[in-house]
Amino acid sequence: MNWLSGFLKSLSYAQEGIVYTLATQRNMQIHFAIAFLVMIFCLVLNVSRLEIILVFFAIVLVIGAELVNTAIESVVDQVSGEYHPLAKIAKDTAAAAVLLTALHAIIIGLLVFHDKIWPLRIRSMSAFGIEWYLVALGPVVLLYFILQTIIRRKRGSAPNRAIEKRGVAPDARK
Ligand SMILES: Nc1ncnc2c1ncn2[C@@H]1O[C@H](COP(=O)(O)OP(=O)(O)OP(=O)(O)O)[C@@H](O)[C@H]1O
Repeated sequence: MNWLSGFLKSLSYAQEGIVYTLATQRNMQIHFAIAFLVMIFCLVLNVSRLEIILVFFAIVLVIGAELVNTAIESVVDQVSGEYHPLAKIAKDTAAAAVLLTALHAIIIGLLVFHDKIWPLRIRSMSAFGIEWYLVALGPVVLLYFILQTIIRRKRGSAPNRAIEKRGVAPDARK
């Protein structure tokens, strides 16, 4: 039971990280919007299992890189409140990693979808294999985190990076 509650706690911390990034980082909001759209394309268009794997790999890479970038930005802001060349290197390099994954995702997206959007190639009813149901989980997961972020914002408990940067904890915000 201890093991289970520890596991659930670490899941909830990970969820906090995603909600925080989604609430505070404009780029993450853009990644989520594009990922949602692309997942709908995967559901509707005639996309093969291998293409789905490539597309989902690209999405996870971008979102993962944005999470790590946010983690690095936060640590840098905490450690070095003032301008420092090393802080600049850390932030610029982390941002470059996100850019690289985003370029990779654009290339994958173009290669996979360019001949399916025009002329429109809709998935045939016989092509609803197991991967279709797995892909359908994607938008559900994204919507879950979007809803969590909206609910926290409404409650006034969503983190605010601008305020944090000025050194006020999110909970102190009223
Ligand atoms: N402490 C610092 N020392 C040196 N350069 C910094 C420092 N903080 C930020 N920078 C420079 O400013 C750029 C933008 O930093 P910032 O923290 O605003 O990133 P951001 O991507 O806009 O993040 P956020 O979304 O949190 O505003 C960095 O990539 C870096 O070049």
